[in-house]
This record gives sequence, C-alpha cells and structure tokens, in this order.
Amino acid sequence: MALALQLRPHFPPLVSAPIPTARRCDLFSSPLGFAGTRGLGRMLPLSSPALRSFSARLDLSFSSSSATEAPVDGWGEGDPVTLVEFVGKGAGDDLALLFSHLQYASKRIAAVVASPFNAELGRRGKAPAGSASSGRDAPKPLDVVANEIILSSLRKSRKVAVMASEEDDAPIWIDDHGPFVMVTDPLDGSRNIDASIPTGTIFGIYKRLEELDHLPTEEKASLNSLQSGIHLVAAGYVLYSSATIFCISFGSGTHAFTLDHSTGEFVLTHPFIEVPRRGQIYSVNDARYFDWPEGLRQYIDTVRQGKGQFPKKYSARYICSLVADFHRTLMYGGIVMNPRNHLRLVYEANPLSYLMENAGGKGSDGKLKILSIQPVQLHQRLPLFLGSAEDMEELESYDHIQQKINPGYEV
Ligand SMILES: O=P(O)(O)OC[C@H]1O[C@](O)(COP(=O)(O)O)[C@@H](O)[C@@H]1O
Repeated sequence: MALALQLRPHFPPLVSAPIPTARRCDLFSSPLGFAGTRGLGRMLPLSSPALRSFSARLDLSFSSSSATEAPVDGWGEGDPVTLVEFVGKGAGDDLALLFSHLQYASKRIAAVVASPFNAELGRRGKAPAGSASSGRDAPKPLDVVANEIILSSLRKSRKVAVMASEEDDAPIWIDDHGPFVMVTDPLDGSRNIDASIPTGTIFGIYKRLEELDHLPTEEKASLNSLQSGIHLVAAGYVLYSSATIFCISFGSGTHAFTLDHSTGEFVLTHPFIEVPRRGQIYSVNDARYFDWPEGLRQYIDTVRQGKGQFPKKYSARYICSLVADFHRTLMYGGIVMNPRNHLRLVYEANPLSYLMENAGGKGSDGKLKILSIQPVQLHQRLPLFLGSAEDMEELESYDHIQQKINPGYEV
C-alpha cells in the first residue's frame, strides 16, 4: 500500500512521489538500527493518517492521558500543526503564552538577519572610530539587536522573572511574578553573518525558584540562572538558514517546526526527532589538530580511516556556527564538538544537550554528562561534545579528549 502525500499548494513539491509503506518505517528506525527522521518533516504534517498517529503520540508526550482518548480532537484533517497549536495543546497556559512571544521574536530576528539593510551590522565594532556611524548613535550589531528583541518579547509575555543572556554581563530581572527563568544566546555564530552563513538563537527555560524570592534582586537573578541542566523544563533553538527552523523539547521528544513564509506560521515538520544511533560525520575545527590531546587525535584519525567501531570512513563537516552544526548532527547523526574551553555551559551546552538527549543522543564535556554539571559562573566555558549515542560512547572511550591549551585563538 502506498501513502500518497497530500501537499498543500504553498509547500514546494519536495516529495511528490507516493511513499511505500516500508519507507514509512524508516521514520523511526532503519534496518541498521539507526533511527532517523530524514524527509519525515515533509510528510507527517501533510497527510492525515500520519497526522492522526502523530497526534496520539503528542498527547502522550504532554500528559499521562491515554493514547486511546480521541487524540485528534481539534486538529484539522490534513492541516499542518503549527508551533502555537502544538505548545497550546499541552504545555500549559504560561508556557504557551511565553512561546507565542518567543516565536514572534524569532521571526523578527530572522527578518533582521536576512535584511539587506542590516548586512553591515553583522560585526561588532565595525564602524571605524570617529566615523559618523561610530559612537553612541552607531547602529547596533545584530547580536545586540537580537538580544533586545528577545528581552522585549519576554517583558511583554510577563511570564519570565529573569533573563540571563550571553550578551549581558549579568542577568536582567524582569518580573517578580514571572514563573520562568530564561537563559539564551540570542544570536550564535554572528561572526559569520557577513558571509550569510547560518546563525541561530539558543534558549533554555527553567522554573523560577520561589524559595529565593526573598533574596536581593541581584542575588536571586544570578542563582535562578545558575540552575543545572537537569532542571530545564524546556529548551530550543532557532536556525536562521535556507529555512528558519524552530526546534524544541519539553522533556519528552525533540520536535522541529519550519517557518512557512506563505502563512507566517512555524509548522511541525520533524516530530519526535530521533538522532541516528550512529552517524558518519564528525564536526570540529580541525585546524586545531596539533593542539588537541592525544586521545582526540587518535579518535579522529581512526574514524576518518574507517577503522573505528563503524567500518566506514567518516566525513568532516564544520560550518563554525554551532546551531547549524548541531542541527545537521541531529538530522544525520555523528558528533559535533568543540574540544577547547570555548562554548558556554549555561547558554549553549545545557539547552543543546537537553535537545540532543531528548532525541536519543548524548551531551558531554568529554568526562561528565553536561546536564549533570552544576554551573558556578554564568559565563563559564567548557569543552562540548554532542551527538549520536554510539559515536559518543566510542569517542569517550578514548582518554583525554578535552583540549587544555587554547593558544592564540580569538576567543
Ligand atoms: O573558533 P572555534 O573553536 O572553531 O569555535 C567556533 C564556535 O564558536 C561560536 O562561533 C560561538 O562563539 P561565540 O559565542 O564567541 O560567538 C560557535 O558558533 C562556533 O561553533
């Protein structure tokens, strides 16, 4: 039996042929034991039988209600599931409201990043000193603009007590009654913007620790923001690339939505992403090879010759934009890594580990599970390794994969 795809007119005909039933099994597992969602996104939201079965899983993911309880109530037959509907369906009113502001903020950032009129703002401090565009009236760099867009969306939501951002030295207290704490890297990879290379927003959401409410603002702002990753209630990223992708997890599955420019809505394209258990790609800045510790060199030498546990030669892919490298790893498997003390635990490592683990992968600093690390400083940096479960286990079996020296790199 074939599953014919019902493409809505505004979707490009990416998949137009009937998909054999056997192929549908690939959506969650493959004969090699890999699980993957390649191509899945273009199918599930567009065909009603698949949507129905997805909706059943969706209801399960958010509540303990039985899958047999009319799971499709409220979903239009064959209609794409939007991000707003998805979150509104089961995440609770507070989170739903917060996400409606966040997705709006991300569309504004996507527009700003893509605008021809903002191209020159990509780099911090680009305007030459003394020029008309330097000084107080100088246009703001895009990462600062992105930060302001997010802050303003959180203020409007009235659902966030404190925002800690990679862009700010200290967390910003927003609302005494906001139930959530938000940590964010508003525009990661912004150093690539001049070349139109993908960038991304990363965020994590915790509950406000009410037991700290009596403390002075500065202190409670900082302690709320220093929660360890196991306490995340949601995390996500937005990838600004050939498509704008909003990927989220609430602790049960990782799901990605793609911005449909014809309606302005994010629609569910990759429900329940399962990172392949084994990939064939490693992603690292390997110009640093001679500064790597022996274990990491051995691992990379081994897999690129096809002499590792998986007997195929690995490929290298490195965009140098964490969200883009992470998204590809989530889709195709393998490992994305930065072995030096560079990426930030609070704003980058924790949210991305949460998303990776909820997709069946792993996140580590080369010794410890990222989500188990208690942050002690807001801007603390660490080595970061994220990816397919089997690749990560193989990598960690090599001793000494953390790069201890950091010579002469622009931080
Ligand atoms: O210079 P390296 O070690 O390759 O690091 C590149 C990484 O740094 C980042 O640009 C983040 O750095 P910033 O937080 O300083 O912007 C990532 O997007 C990228 O993966």
